[in-house]
Amino acid sequence: MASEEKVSPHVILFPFLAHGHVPAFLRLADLLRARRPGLDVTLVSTPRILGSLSLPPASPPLRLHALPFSPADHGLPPGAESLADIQVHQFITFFQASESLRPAFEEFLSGFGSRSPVCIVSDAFFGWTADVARARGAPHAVFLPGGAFGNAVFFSVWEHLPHARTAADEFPLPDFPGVVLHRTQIPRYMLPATGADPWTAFFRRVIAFCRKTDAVLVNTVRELEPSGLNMLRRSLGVQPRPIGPVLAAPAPSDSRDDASIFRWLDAHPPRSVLYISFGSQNSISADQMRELALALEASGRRFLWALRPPLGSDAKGAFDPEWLPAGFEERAARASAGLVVRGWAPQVRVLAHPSTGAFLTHCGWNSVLESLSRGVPLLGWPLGAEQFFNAKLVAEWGVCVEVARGNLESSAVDKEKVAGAVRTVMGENATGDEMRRKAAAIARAMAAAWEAPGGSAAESLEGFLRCVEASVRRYAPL
Ligand SMILES: O=c1ccn([C@@H]2O[C@H](COP(=O)(O)OP(=O)(O)O[C@H]3O[C@H](CO)[C@@H](O)[C@H](O)[C@H]3O)[C@@H](O)[C@H]2O)c(=O)[nH]1
Repeated sequence: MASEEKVSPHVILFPFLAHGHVPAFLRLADLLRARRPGLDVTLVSTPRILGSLSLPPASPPLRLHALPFSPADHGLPPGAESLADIQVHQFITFFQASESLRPAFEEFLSGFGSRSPVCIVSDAFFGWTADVARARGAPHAVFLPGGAFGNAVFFSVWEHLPHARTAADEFPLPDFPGVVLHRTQIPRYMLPATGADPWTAFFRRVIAFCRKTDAVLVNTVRELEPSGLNMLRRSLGVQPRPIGPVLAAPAPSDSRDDASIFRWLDAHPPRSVLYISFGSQNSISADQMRELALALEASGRRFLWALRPPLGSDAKGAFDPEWLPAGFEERAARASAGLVVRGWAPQVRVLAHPSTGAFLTHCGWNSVLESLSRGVPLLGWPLGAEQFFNAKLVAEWGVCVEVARGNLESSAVDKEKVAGAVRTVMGENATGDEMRRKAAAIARAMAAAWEAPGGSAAESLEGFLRCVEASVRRYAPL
């Protein structure tokens, strides 16, 4: 290179093919470019995912690079380029299929030539990019869109199989004995895992790659998760850099459906609406949906429910009236007691609306951060992945009441328990007041993390950028 001082990295961001991951990487692109104007950043994904992004005008525009992906070659539905497009039982096939992107990713990188300074920031699920980076002598980082405690526990649970033989309902984690889990907090695909199954093989590869990377960025706040960060450091052998909250930008508000949602919210008093969503890729069963509907009626509280098709039904299929109790939507509409949104809701803006008083969530980490950053307390109903551990954490923070667990038919939902919890969290009572007070304090801590100077997220990201700049100056292509 002509002048070492002039070298600046070209950062490649490679999120996993899922809605819970792509927006956080997009936001990371904004944060990087805001700190280093003119920095080249390329977001790599599949054609359909890139085509679905609505990017605000920016100068220079964010670069996008599409990798060809053919889900049908792996026995997946044609066009299924995101976890949101498939059923939970197909996830493992999708994870394995995602590894077929490697040759196209390598070819993309080879297009940079032998002397371009490139830093790769990948999703943990694309941890194999650590090997690709190493082969080029380029720095590599993993960005975890989830939290520190949730990820550390998730990794530990994969490393201490099998759980099918765990005799006690409760058991401590061997590497973190202070963390005690209940069998119902083990995701259903993990319970039968032995170590020789494809799920375990995939996630153990993920963990091994996370131990090879140069840096781990995590979507959490240093002041909120000191012990989770410590656990993650012990698990991965590198000091994770907390750069959160990395919050998805609100989606553009151009749809007529969205306008009617906000008109409806505008018509109700502050903090009077319970928002309900189970994220972008999970669902509860039809039986559980009906029970939840009855619980909402019994609670007497107003609700806005982003309703995805139930577990096991075709995610793209038509809405089936059997999913809800007879007359439920009509009764809710007549009394202005509730609104069912069939499909996607503008969640970030719903949570920011003053009428929203609480969020019944599966505890996906984006949902947790989006809610608490607005001071909105939670009702937890974790369904899979690390959601059970996120729910445990936020319950310990005093901002979540867990009302149910799991999405199997056998995971019973107690209508009275759900209704009672909704009344408590949304009510003018000591518990509800305390939860709102704690959620507001967390919102302030999240805002402070990005407030310059000295905000912990801003400081962590700056430290990361300096390390990347130092390593690309030493960049020695093979
Ligand atoms: O109707 C909807 C439903 C979801 N969302 C958005 O979709 C995202 C959902 O993300 P999250 O709450 O994290 O849930 P998942 O989509 O389930 O996320 C996956 O990725 C997360 C981050 O790694 C993990 O914490 C979860 O366990 C994993 O399932 C959020 O930004 C929501 O705002 C909407 O805008 N509208």
